[in-house]
Amino acid sequence: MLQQKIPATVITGFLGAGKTTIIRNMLTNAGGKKIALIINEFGDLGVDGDVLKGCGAENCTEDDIIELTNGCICCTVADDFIPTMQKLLERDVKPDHIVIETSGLALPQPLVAAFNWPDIRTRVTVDGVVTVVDSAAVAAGRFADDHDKVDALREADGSLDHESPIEELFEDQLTCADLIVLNKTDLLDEAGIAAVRAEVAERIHRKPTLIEAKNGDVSALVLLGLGASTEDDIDNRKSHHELEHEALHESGEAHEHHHDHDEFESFVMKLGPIADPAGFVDRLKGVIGTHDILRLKGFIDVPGKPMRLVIQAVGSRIDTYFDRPWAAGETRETRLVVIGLHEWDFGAVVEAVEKAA
Ligand SMILES: Nc1nc2c(ncn2[C@@H]2O[C@H](COP(=O)(O)OP(=O)(O)OP(=O)(O)O)[C@@H](O)[C@H]2O)c(=O)[nH]1
Repeated sequence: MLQQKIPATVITGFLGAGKTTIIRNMLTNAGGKKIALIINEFGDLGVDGDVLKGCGAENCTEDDIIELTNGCICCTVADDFIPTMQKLLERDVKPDHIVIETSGLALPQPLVAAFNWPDIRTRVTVDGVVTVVDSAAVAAGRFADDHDKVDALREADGSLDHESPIEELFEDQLTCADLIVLNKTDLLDEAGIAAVRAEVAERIHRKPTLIEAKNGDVSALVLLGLGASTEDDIDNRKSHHELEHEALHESGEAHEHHHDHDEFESFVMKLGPIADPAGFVDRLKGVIGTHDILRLKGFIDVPGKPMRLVIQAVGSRIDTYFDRPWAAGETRETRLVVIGLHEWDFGAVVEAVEKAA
Protein backbone atom coordinates (compact mmCIF):
# COMPACT_ATOMS: atom_id res chain seq x y z
CA MET A 1 0.00 0.00 0.00
CA LEU A 2 1.27 3.46 -0.85
CA GLN A 3 2.23 5.27 2.33
CA GLN A 4 0.51 8.64 2.81
CA LYS A 5 3.05 11.46 3.15
CA ILE A 6 2.89 13.45 6.38
CA PRO A 7 2.20 17.14 5.67
CA ALA A 8 4.64 19.68 7.10
CA THR A 9 3.92 23.39 7.40
CA VAL A 10 6.83 25.83 7.54
CA ILE A 11 6.10 29.02 9.49
CA THR A 12 8.60 31.72 8.72
CA GLY A 13 8.79 35.53 9.05
CA PHE A 14 11.13 38.14 10.47
CA LEU A 15 12.05 38.46 14.17
CA GLY A 16 8.98 39.11 16.29
CA ALA A 17 6.43 38.94 13.45
CA GLY A 18 4.19 36.66 15.51
CA LYS A 19 5.16 33.11 14.46
CA THR A 20 5.02 31.62 17.97
CA THR A 21 1.77 33.44 18.72
CA ILE A 22 0.16 31.99 15.58
CA ILE A 23 1.34 28.49 16.48
CA ARG A 24 0.03 28.88 20.04
CA ASN A 25 -3.40 29.83 18.71
CA MET A 26 -3.35 27.09 16.10
CA LEU A 27 -2.70 24.42 18.75
CA THR A 28 -5.92 25.37 20.51
CA ASN A 29 -8.09 24.73 17.43
CA ALA A 30 -6.27 22.00 15.52
CA GLY A 31 -9.33 19.76 15.90
CA GLY A 32 -7.68 16.73 17.53
CA LYS A 33 -4.86 16.54 14.96
CA LYS A 34 -1.68 15.28 16.59
CA ILE A 35 0.91 17.97 15.88
CA ALA A 36 4.70 17.72 16.15
CA LEU A 37 6.51 21.05 16.41
CA ILE A 38 10.08 21.75 15.37
CA ILE A 39 11.17 25.09 16.75
CA ASN A 40 14.30 26.90 15.62
CA GLU A 41 15.56 30.09 17.24
CA PHE A 42 18.37 32.59 16.83
CA GLY A 43 20.03 32.98 20.22
CA ASP A 44 20.61 30.26 22.78
CA LEU A 45 17.80 30.80 25.19
CA GLY A 46 14.98 28.67 23.71
CA VAL A 47 12.22 31.10 24.64
CA ASP A 48 9.73 30.05 21.92
CA GLY A 49 9.93 26.33 22.78
CA ASP A 50 9.49 27.15 26.43
CA VAL A 51 6.50 29.40 25.78
CA LEU A 52 4.88 26.70 23.62
CA LYS A 53 5.55 23.95 26.17
CA GLY A 54 3.91 26.22 28.73
CA CYS A 55 0.60 26.17 26.85
CA GLY A 56 -0.05 22.48 27.69
CA ALA A 57 -1.95 21.53 24.51
CA GLU A 58 -3.14 17.90 24.62
CA ASN A 59 -2.59 17.33 20.88
CA CYS A 60 1.02 18.54 21.18
CA THR A 61 2.74 17.44 24.39
CA GLU A 62 6.22 18.44 25.57
CA ASP A 63 7.59 15.34 23.79
CA ASP A 64 6.16 16.59 20.53
CA ILE A 65 8.04 19.90 20.76
CA ILE A 66 11.57 19.62 19.43
CA GLU A 67 13.94 22.58 19.70
CA LEU A 68 16.77 23.11 17.22
CA THR A 69 19.15 25.52 18.85
CA ASN A 70 22.43 25.08 16.94
CA GLY A 71 21.98 28.14 14.78
CA CYS A 72 19.52 29.05 12.06
CA ILE A 73 17.82 26.06 10.46
CA CYS A 74 18.77 27.15 6.93
CA CYS A 75 22.47 26.71 7.74
CA THR A 76 22.16 23.49 9.75
CA VAL A 77 19.85 21.53 7.46
CA ALA A 78 22.16 18.54 7.03
CA ASP A 79 23.49 18.37 10.58
CA ASP A 80 20.41 19.19 12.55
CA PHE A 81 17.17 19.29 10.63
CA ILE A 82 17.44 16.09 8.58
CA PRO A 83 18.47 13.87 11.54
CA THR A 84 15.68 15.41 13.62
CA MET A 85 13.12 14.65 10.94
CA GLN A 86 14.43 11.12 10.54
CA LYS A 87 14.06 10.49 14.26
CA LEU A 88 10.59 11.99 14.28
CA LEU A 89 9.53 9.78 11.38
CA GLU A 90 10.79 6.67 13.15
CA ARG A 91 8.47 7.18 16.12
CA ASP A 92 5.85 4.47 16.67
CA VAL A 93 3.08 7.03 16.89
CA LYS A 94 3.50 9.36 13.91
CA PRO A 95 2.19 12.91 14.01
CA ASP A 96 -0.73 13.83 11.74
CA HIS A 97 1.00 17.11 10.88
CA ILE A 98 4.45 18.61 11.42
CA VAL A 99 4.82 22.35 12.01
CA ILE A 100 8.25 23.94 11.72
CA GLU A 101 8.89 27.42 13.08
CA THR A 102 12.05 28.87 11.56
CA SER A 103 14.13 31.46 13.35
CA GLY A 104 13.27 35.02 12.37
CA LEU A 105 16.57 35.24 10.50
CA ALA A 106 16.31 32.00 8.54
CA LEU A 107 15.95 31.68 4.79
CA PRO A 108 13.13 29.21 4.15
CA GLN A 109 14.54 28.10 0.77
CA PRO A 110 17.25 25.67 2.01
CA LEU A 111 14.78 24.17 4.46
CA VAL A 112 12.18 23.54 1.76
CA ALA A 113 14.90 22.08 -0.48
CA ALA A 114 15.68 19.56 2.28
CA PHE A 115 12.29 17.99 1.65
CA ASN A 116 13.71 16.74 -1.65
CA TRP A 117 16.32 14.61 0.13
CA PRO A 118 15.51 11.02 -0.91
CA ASP A 119 14.94 9.78 2.61
CA ILE A 120 12.59 12.63 3.47
CA ARG A 121 10.80 13.08 0.14
CA THR A 122 9.14 9.69 0.24
CA ARG A 123 7.66 10.26 3.69
CA VAL A 124 6.89 13.97 4.11
CA THR A 125 5.69 16.82 1.91
CA VAL A 126 5.64 20.57 2.50
CA ASP A 127 1.97 21.37 2.96
CA GLY A 128 2.81 25.04 2.67
CA VAL A 129 5.15 27.84 3.63
CA VAL A 130 3.38 30.44 5.75
CA THR A 131 5.18 33.77 5.97
CA VAL A 132 4.14 35.94 8.89
CA VAL A 133 4.54 39.69 8.43
CA ASP A 134 4.70 42.29 11.19
CA SER A 135 2.41 44.78 9.41
CA ALA A 136 3.19 47.56 11.88
CA ALA A 137 6.92 47.18 11.26
CA VAL A 138 6.38 47.23 7.47
CA ALA A 139 4.24 50.37 7.79
CA ALA A 140 6.98 51.97 9.88
CA GLY A 141 9.44 51.35 7.05
CA ARG A 142 11.57 48.83 8.89
CA PHE A 143 12.07 46.68 5.79
CA ALA A 144 12.46 49.49 3.30
CA ASP A 145 16.01 50.49 2.87
CA ASP A 146 17.33 53.94 2.29
CA HIS A 147 18.46 53.14 -1.25
CA ASP A 148 20.51 56.33 -1.66
CA LYS A 149 22.52 55.37 1.41
CA VAL A 150 23.06 51.82 0.15
CA ASP A 151 24.18 53.10 -3.26
CA ALA A 152 26.65 55.45 -1.57
CA LEU A 153 28.02 52.59 0.55
CA ARG A 154 28.34 50.43 -2.54
CA GLU A 155 30.30 53.13 -4.31
CA ALA A 156 32.65 53.35 -1.34
CA ASP A 157 33.01 49.57 -1.05
CA GLY A 158 32.88 47.69 -4.34
CA SER A 159 32.64 44.31 -2.61
CA LEU A 160 29.25 45.21 -1.16
CA ASP A 161 26.80 43.43 -3.45
CA HIS A 162 23.90 43.28 -1.05
CA GLU A 163 20.97 45.42 -0.09
CA SER A 164 20.29 45.78 3.60
CA PRO A 165 20.32 42.31 5.18
CA ILE A 166 16.91 42.94 6.73
CA GLU A 167 15.25 44.02 3.49
CA GLU A 168 16.74 41.12 1.57
CA LEU A 169 15.69 38.56 4.15
CA PHE A 170 12.19 40.02 4.25
CA GLU A 171 11.88 39.58 0.48
CA ASP A 172 13.33 36.06 0.56
CA GLN A 173 10.81 35.00 3.18
CA LEU A 174 7.95 36.51 1.13
CA THR A 175 9.24 34.93 -2.08
CA CYS A 176 8.96 31.45 -0.59
CA ALA A 177 5.39 31.82 0.73
CA ASP A 178 2.26 29.87 -0.15
CA LEU A 179 0.31 31.95 2.34
CA ILE A 180 1.23 35.36 3.71
CA VAL A 181 -0.28 36.40 7.02
CA LEU A 182 -0.31 40.15 7.50
CA ASN A 183 -0.26 40.02 11.29
CA LYS A 184 -0.59 42.83 13.86
CA THR A 185 -3.25 44.64 11.84
CA ASP A 186 -4.71 45.75 15.20
CA LEU A 187 -1.90 48.31 15.25
CA LEU A 188 -2.89 49.93 11.92
CA ASP A 189 -5.87 51.71 10.38
CA GLU A 190 -7.39 50.70 7.04
CA ALA A 191 -5.16 52.95 4.98
CA GLY A 192 -2.10 51.57 6.77
CA ILE A 193 -3.15 47.99 6.05
CA ALA A 194 -3.78 48.82 2.37
CA ALA A 195 -0.29 50.33 2.14
CA VAL A 196 1.25 47.21 3.66
CA ARG A 197 -0.66 44.99 1.24
CA ALA A 198 0.63 47.06 -1.67
CA GLU A 199 4.22 47.01 -0.41
CA VAL A 200 4.22 43.26 0.14
CA ALA A 201 2.68 42.57 -3.29
CA GLU A 202 5.27 44.81 -4.93
CA ARG A 203 8.15 42.78 -3.53
CA ILE A 204 7.17 39.37 -4.90
CA HIS A 205 6.68 38.08 -8.42
CA ARG A 206 4.35 35.22 -7.41
CA LYS A 207 0.83 35.76 -6.07
CA PRO A 208 0.42 33.78 -2.86
CA THR A 209 -2.78 34.24 -0.84
CA LEU A 210 -2.66 37.19 1.56
CA ILE A 211 -4.72 37.22 4.74
CA GLU A 212 -4.88 39.66 7.64
CA ALA A 213 -4.65 38.70 11.31
CA LYS A 214 -4.83 40.30 14.73
CA ASN A 215 -2.92 38.81 17.63
CA GLY A 216 -1.90 35.86 15.52
CA ASP A 217 -5.46 34.61 15.37
CA VAL A 218 -5.54 32.38 12.29
CA SER A 219 -7.66 29.23 12.24
CA ALA A 220 -5.90 25.87 11.93
CA LEU A 221 -8.30 25.22 9.04
CA VAL A 222 -6.63 28.03 7.13
CA LEU A 223 -3.04 27.32 8.16
CA LEU A 224 -2.98 23.55 7.77
CA GLY A 225 -4.05 21.68 4.64
CA LEU A 226 -2.79 24.07 1.95
CA GLY A 227 -1.62 21.03 -0.04
CA ALA A 228 1.02 23.07 -1.85
CA SER A 229 3.87 20.47 -2.21
CA THR A 230 6.21 23.46 -2.09
CA GLU A 231 9.30 21.27 -2.50
CA ASP A 232 8.27 20.73 -6.15
CA ASP A 233 8.29 24.47 -6.84
CA ILE A 234 11.58 25.68 -5.36
CA ASP A 235 12.88 26.90 -8.72
CA ASN A 236 10.20 29.60 -8.67
CA ARG A 237 11.12 30.83 -5.22
CA LYS A 238 14.84 31.46 -5.30
CA SER A 239 16.40 33.71 -2.67
CA HIS A 240 18.54 36.78 -3.49
CA HIS A 241 21.55 34.74 -2.52
CA GLU A 242 20.70 31.87 -4.90
CA LEU A 243 20.05 34.29 -7.76
CA GLU A 244 23.29 36.18 -7.17
CA HIS A 245 25.17 32.93 -6.96
CA GLU A 246 23.76 31.81 -10.29
CA ALA A 247 24.52 35.15 -11.94
CA LEU A 248 28.12 35.09 -10.75
CA HIS A 249 28.50 31.46 -11.75
CA GLU A 250 27.30 32.26 -15.27
CA SER A 251 29.66 35.22 -15.53
CA GLY A 252 32.56 33.10 -14.23
CA GLU A 253 33.27 35.50 -11.33
CA ALA A 254 34.52 34.21 -8.00
CA HIS A 255 31.79 33.96 -5.37
CA GLU A 256 32.85 34.61 -1.82
CA HIS A 257 29.65 35.46 -0.05
CA HIS A 258 27.61 32.82 1.73
CA HIS A 259 24.55 33.24 3.85
CA ASP A 260 25.71 32.80 7.43
CA HIS A 261 23.92 35.45 9.45
CA ASP A 262 27.14 37.38 9.93
CA GLU A 263 25.11 40.55 9.72
CA PHE A 264 23.25 39.75 12.94
CA GLU A 265 24.37 39.08 16.45
CA SER A 266 22.73 37.80 19.61
CA PHE A 267 23.72 37.31 23.20
CA VAL A 268 22.11 36.03 26.36
CA MET A 269 22.14 38.12 29.54
CA LYS A 270 21.53 36.86 33.04
CA LEU A 271 20.41 39.48 35.53
CA GLY A 272 19.30 39.46 39.13
CA PRO A 273 15.69 39.84 40.25
CA ILE A 274 13.85 42.90 38.92
CA ALA A 275 11.56 44.38 41.56
CA ASP A 276 10.03 47.04 39.31
CA PRO A 277 9.32 45.42 35.91
CA ALA A 278 7.18 48.37 34.75
CA GLY A 279 10.09 50.75 35.37
CA PHE A 280 12.47 48.33 33.61
CA VAL A 281 10.17 48.23 30.57
CA ASP A 282 10.02 52.03 30.46
CA ARG A 283 13.78 52.41 30.63
CA LEU A 284 14.32 49.56 28.19
CA LYS A 285 12.29 51.36 25.53
CA GLY A 286 14.91 54.08 25.53
CA VAL A 287 17.77 51.57 25.39
CA ILE A 288 16.17 49.71 22.46
CA GLY A 289 15.82 52.94 20.49
CA THR A 290 19.33 54.20 21.25
CA HIS A 291 21.07 50.92 20.50
CA ASP A 292 18.82 49.69 17.71
CA ILE A 293 17.98 46.38 19.40
CA LEU A 294 15.93 44.36 16.90
CA ARG A 295 14.49 41.85 19.33
CA LEU A 296 14.69 41.13 23.05
CA LYS A 297 12.84 38.35 24.84
CA GLY A 298 13.11 36.17 27.90
CA PHE A 299 11.97 35.70 31.45
CA ILE A 300 12.08 38.01 34.47
CA ASP A 301 12.34 37.02 38.11
CA VAL A 302 10.06 39.40 40.01
CA PRO A 303 10.74 39.06 43.76
CA GLY A 304 7.68 37.99 45.75
CA LYS A 305 5.82 36.72 42.67
CA PRO A 306 5.33 32.96 42.32
CA MET A 307 4.94 33.29 38.52
CA ARG A 308 7.59 33.83 35.86
CA LEU A 309 7.24 37.07 33.88
CA VAL A 310 7.73 36.73 30.11
CA ILE A 311 9.10 39.81 28.35
CA GLN A 312 8.79 40.27 24.57
CA ALA A 313 10.21 43.31 22.81
CA VAL A 314 9.95 43.86 19.06
CA GLY A 315 11.51 47.21 18.27
CA SER A 316 10.36 49.51 21.03
CA ARG A 317 7.00 47.72 21.49
CA ILE A 318 7.25 45.68 24.69
CA ASP A 319 4.76 43.13 26.09
CA THR A 320 5.02 41.39 29.46
CA TYR A 321 2.83 38.67 30.97
CA PHE A 322 3.09 36.04 33.72
CA ASP A 323 3.01 32.63 32.00
CA ARG A 324 3.52 29.95 34.64
CA PRO A 325 4.76 29.45 38.21
CA TRP A 326 8.50 28.91 38.65
CA ALA A 327 8.87 25.13 38.91
CA ALA A 328 10.21 23.40 42.02
CA GLY A 329 13.98 23.12 41.67
CA GLU A 330 14.10 25.64 38.81
CA THR A 331 16.54 28.52 39.34
CA ARG A 332 14.68 31.79 39.53
CA GLU A 333 16.63 34.24 37.41
CA THR A 334 16.18 36.94 34.82
CA ARG A 335 17.38 35.67 31.42
CA LEU A 336 17.15 37.71 28.26
CA VAL A 337 18.20 37.10 24.67
CA VAL A 338 19.09 40.27 22.80
CA ILE A 339 19.40 40.42 18.98
CA GLY A 340 20.76 43.24 16.87
CA LEU A 341 22.86 44.07 13.84
CA HIS A 342 26.47 43.06 13.69
CA GLU A 343 27.98 46.54 13.89
CA TRP A 344 26.82 46.79 17.51
CA ASP A 345 28.88 48.16 20.35
CA PHE A 346 28.28 44.99 22.36
CA GLY A 347 29.70 46.31 25.64
CA ALA A 348 27.57 49.45 25.50
CA VAL A 349 24.37 47.45 24.90
CA VAL A 350 25.05 45.14 27.85
CA GLU A 351 25.83 48.08 30.10
CA ALA A 352 22.68 49.95 29.06
CA VAL A 353 20.38 46.94 29.63
CA GLU A 354 22.00 46.29 33.02
CA LYS A 355 21.52 49.91 33.98
CA ALA A 356 17.84 49.80 32.93
CA ALA A 357 17.30 46.83 35.28
N1 LIG B 1 -0.22 44.02 18.85
C1 LIG B 1 0.05 42.79 18.42
N2 LIG B 1 1.07 42.10 18.98
C2 LIG B 1 1.30 40.86 18.52
C3 LIG B 1 0.54 40.25 17.49
N3 LIG B 1 1.04 39.02 17.25
C4 LIG B 1 2.07 38.85 18.10
N4 LIG B 1 2.23 39.95 18.88
C5 LIG B 1 3.25 40.19 19.90
O1 LIG B 1 4.52 40.30 19.25
C6 LIG B 1 5.55 39.77 20.07
C7 LIG B 1 6.35 38.73 19.30
O2 LIG B 1 5.49 37.64 19.00
P1 LIG B 1 6.06 36.18 18.73
O3 LIG B 1 4.89 35.32 18.39
O4 LIG B 1 6.94 35.75 19.84
O5 LIG B 1 6.94 36.46 17.44
P2 LIG B 1 7.93 35.45 16.69
O6 LIG B 1 7.77 35.71 15.25
O7 LIG B 1 7.69 34.05 17.15
O8 LIG B 1 9.33 35.97 17.23
P3 LIG B 1 10.81 35.32 16.98
O9 LIG B 1 10.64 33.84 17.13
O10 LIG B 1 11.65 35.93 18.03
O11 LIG B 1 11.24 35.72 15.63
C8 LIG B 1 4.85 39.21 21.31
O12 LIG B 1 4.91 40.18 22.31
C9 LIG B 1 3.42 39.01 20.84
O13 LIG B 1 2.48 39.09 21.90
C10 LIG B 1 -0.54 41.02 16.91
O14 LIG B 1 -1.23 40.60 15.97
N5 LIG B 1 -0.71 42.27 17.42
